[in-house]
Order: sequence, then C-alpha cells, then structure tokens
Amino acid sequence: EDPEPPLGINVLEATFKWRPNYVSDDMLINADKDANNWLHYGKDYQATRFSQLRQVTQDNVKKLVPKWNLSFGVNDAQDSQTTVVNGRIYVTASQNKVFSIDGATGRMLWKYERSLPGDLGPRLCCEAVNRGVAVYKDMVYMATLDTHVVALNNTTGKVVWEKKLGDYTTGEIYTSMPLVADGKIVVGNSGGDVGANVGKITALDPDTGEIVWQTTTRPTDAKDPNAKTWANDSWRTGGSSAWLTGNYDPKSNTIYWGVGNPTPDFDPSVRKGDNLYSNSTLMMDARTGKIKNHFQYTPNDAWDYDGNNETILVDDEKGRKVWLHGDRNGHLYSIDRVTGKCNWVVPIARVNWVTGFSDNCRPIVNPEKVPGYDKIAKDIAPILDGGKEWHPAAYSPKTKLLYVPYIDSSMDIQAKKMEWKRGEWFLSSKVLKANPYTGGIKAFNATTGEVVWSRPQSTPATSGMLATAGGVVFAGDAEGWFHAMRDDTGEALWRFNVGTGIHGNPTTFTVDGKQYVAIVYGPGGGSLWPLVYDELFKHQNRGGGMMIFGLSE
Ligand SMILES: O=C(O)c1cc(C(=O)O)c2c(n1)C(=O)C(=O)c1cc(C(=O)O)[nH]c1-2
Repeated sequence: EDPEPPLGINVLEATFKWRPNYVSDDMLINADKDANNWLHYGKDYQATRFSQLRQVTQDNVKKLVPKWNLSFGVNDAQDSQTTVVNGRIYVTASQNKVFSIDGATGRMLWKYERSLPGDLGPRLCCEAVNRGVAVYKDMVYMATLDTHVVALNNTTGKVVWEKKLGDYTTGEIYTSMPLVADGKIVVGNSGGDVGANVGKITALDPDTGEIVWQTTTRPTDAKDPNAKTWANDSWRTGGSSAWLTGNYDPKSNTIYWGVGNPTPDFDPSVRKGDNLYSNSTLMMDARTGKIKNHFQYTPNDAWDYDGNNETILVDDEKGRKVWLHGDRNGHLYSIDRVTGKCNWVVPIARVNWVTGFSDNCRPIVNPEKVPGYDKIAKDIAPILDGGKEWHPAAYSPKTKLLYVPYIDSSMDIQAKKMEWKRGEWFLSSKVLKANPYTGGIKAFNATTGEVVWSRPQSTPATSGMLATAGGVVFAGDAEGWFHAMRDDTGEALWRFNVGTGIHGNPTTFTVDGKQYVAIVYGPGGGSLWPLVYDELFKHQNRGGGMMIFGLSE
C-alpha cells in the first residue's frame, strides 16, 4: 500500500499496486543493461537512447495503440520525457509541474506545481520549458525556471529541500534534467542569450542540496588564461550557458557537458578570439568539477550554433573510445573521448558557413556568411536552430548506426552594435530572417560517418530519437506525427497523430512485464522558431501532455 493517499484524478482502476521506487547507484551504472526502466536523460550513462526491449518488433509495431493519456493542463511548450522506475512514471510539464503516475493505468499518484514569479515570462528565451526529472535513491530532483533545484520525496511528492542557485532577474533559468553522477546531482544553467549570465555547472549533495562544486564555462576573472580568447574583456558579457544535460563515464569518473554560444550572438567583431569554452564539450572530473579537457566545435561563433548538444559514448568498430556529437553548426563529430581529439567530421544537413576543416576538425569559415554591420549576410546554412537542434540522437549497438534528427534551413543576418543591459536579450542583430524549413532523419555509420539511410520530411525534425532491440526506431515531428521506422532501412512502419506538435523525447520501458512507448507532446520552445514556425503551424492547437502506447491485445 502507498503510505500516502494518491491525489486521485485520472483513476482508471480502483486498486493501487505498490511499485518499489528506490534507485541505487548500481541501477544507475547498469542502466545500459536494464530494459525495464528509463533512469537517465539518455537512457544510460552513455546516452544511447537504445532499449534492449524487443516485444515491439518490425512485424507487430503496427499494432501499437494508445493505452492512456495524461493532459498536463498547460499551454506552453513541452520538451520533456519520462523517467521510469519499476512501472512508476515521473514526467514534467512546462511551468515546472511534476507528475508521478502509475504506468499500468495512467492513475496519478501525486503532482507538484511550482509557484513561479509573475515577471519571469519576458526573460524566457524558449517558453517555460522543462526537460524532466532525475530520480535517485528515494528522491526526485527538478531544476526550475526560477533557478532552484528542488528535491521531492519520490513516493509522496513532498518537498524535502530547495536550493537557490542564481537570480532569474539576470536572465538565468534552468530547463534541463539533472544528471546523477558520482553520488551528486549535477545541473547546468540556461539564459546564454542574455549575456551577463555566466554558464555554470553545479554539483549538489543529494541529501541536503549543499553545493559540492561549481564550475563556470567562461572566464569570470581577467587572470583566467581563457580571458585571452575574448578580445577587450568581452568575456564579461559572454554568455556560454550549460543548458542541456551532460553524461558520465563512471570508469574514468568523467562528466561530459556541453557549453552554449557566446554573446552577443551575431556580432563576433566585439569578441575576437576563440571565446573559450563557448560551443564546446567539457570533460570534467566528477569529484571536483575540474575541467580536464575540452573540444570546441565553433570557435568565435557568429550564428548562435551553441555546442550543448548531447555526446553519445560509443566504442566504435575500429576499437576507438569516442563520443559522437551532432552539433547545431550542421556537423556530426567523432571525438576520441580519452584524448579529446577529433577523428572525423561530416555534414548532417545543408551547410555553407565553412569551406573546409583544418587540423583537429577546426572549421575554416566562409567569410561571406559572417554577419557584419554593413550588409545582410544571406542564406547562411544552417539556421540558428541548427542543422540539428537540441533534440537528442540515438545509437543502436545492434545496427551500429546513429539516428540523427536534422533540419535543413538557412537565415539572413545583419549585425548591429549593441550595449549590454542587465537581464535583456543580447543578440546584436539588425536583421534576422529565417528561410523555410524542411528536415528529416538520417542514419550514420558510427565508425565512418557515412550516411546509411535518410528519410526527408517536409517539416523540421523536432523530437529526440529512440532505438530498440526490436529493430524499431521512433521519432516525432512538428505536425504531431509519432513515427516508427525500421532501424536498418528507415522504412516507415507505423504512425499516429497526437493532435499537436511533438518536441519531447520518446522513451520505452516495461510495466508489469509489458513494453510501452511514451511520447510527450505539445508545441516547441525553440527560441526564434516563431519567425517561420508560426506560419507553418498556425493551424495547430496548443495544449500538451503525454501519450502511452502499447500493443493491442
Ligand atoms: O543559450 C541558452 O541558454 C539557451 C537555452 C535554451 C533552453 O534552456 O531551452 C535554448 C537555447 N539557448 C537555444 O538556443 C535554443 O535554440 C533553444 C530551443 C529550445 C527549446 O525549448 O526548444 N530551448 C532553447
């Protein structure tokens, strides 16, 4: 019996089954072998988004039907995904709501609704999004828009502690799922496009919320050796937030964490230099937070390409230990995860801001595509949202393919001089125009970077990917279609329209021995998407939720 009475809405079944919900360190470390649960942002510490489940196959996937649905009761953008422990589902909605649900019935066990400050709105780059909760031991952890980490009891939803990490009036917010690594709760901040807000990654004690370490992603002091990579002390207003969840290698005790764009976004002339560590993946010591190494994808970024996207830890067929990273700058990278050196780089989508690469995959920039004050740089590809947005790719150890959601589009930009003001957007653009979007899914050979198959679509790819041992790959799109395709050819197998756009990440797990597939749906948060997006999808209704699919009986 549940020690606390559930809230009791969405009741499909009168009886309640107790489901153990304690998450141990061993469960977290062995999540790559655990078919039943979904414990990490990327399913396992390697961030593969691959499930060993094979009840849903290429043959029977057309029998998938909705089993139950949860309405979030909010209209904002929905970027979230489930965390699943022994059939209990934890999911967040925008506005920092958390729901605990019985996976078999959809019955709500508890919900937590944060009361957010009324003046938060104008400071949000991408609506009031949240990307999910971490569950560790007997607690649930969420990072909030008003810069707190809140710890809830995972059985009752009651607040155990709260820790304030910043000041939302500066533009700093938190939108992503915490990472549990080395016994600590690790979070990264958002708000990079509101320049003063320094990127930071913070590790907290899970029991008390005390800060164990905090690492900043760019200089905060002129004595920092990286200050030389920002001309005229431009690091002072240099952004470089840490807004997506990193991942972890327990063997080397290394955390991999991405860093976003420098600010002002579109005027690189006022911050000459490489602007370290903007647009990089950091390799950090999980014990101390010390930066051991890094790889920078876009030095002196002029296009808001960020560098936050996920790193997927793969041992490739040449025996190399690598991370694979699809960047907003339109390229897929294989980086040696021991040395931090680049193995190869290939395009994901249409790209014209580079003319090639020099040593260690350093881009050679096409000067025509760099925004300046005196003319509009036209048709820069990719668009600021990226050749791949933040939506994570999946890697299947069965096919050895990486499944990447891509966007084909371009933008026109003219820069302008701009003074930084506390808590305000710091883009420095006079003209910022998006050109029409398409996109799709591409499957890459994880060892060579060759494209094995491609499924173009008329809309940008706006959900994360899920790969399964059953040979089925799942993805959603901005028109609301939730798709299943073959992992080896990309051939379409099944689809279902959820009634609004999909911008969350699919997951799969078992409840009482049966495989389910979950998708969070609702409009997207993408920063400047309304430029084109509103036009494309103005027929769509808002409203978000989560739909759970299972095989019909
Ligand atoms: O620089 C930042 O701090 C930051 C934060 C976020 C966010 O936290 O969601 C986004 C972005 N940048 C961004 O560039 C972007 O395109 C974006 C899209 C979305 C979304 O919710 O779909 N968030 C964000």
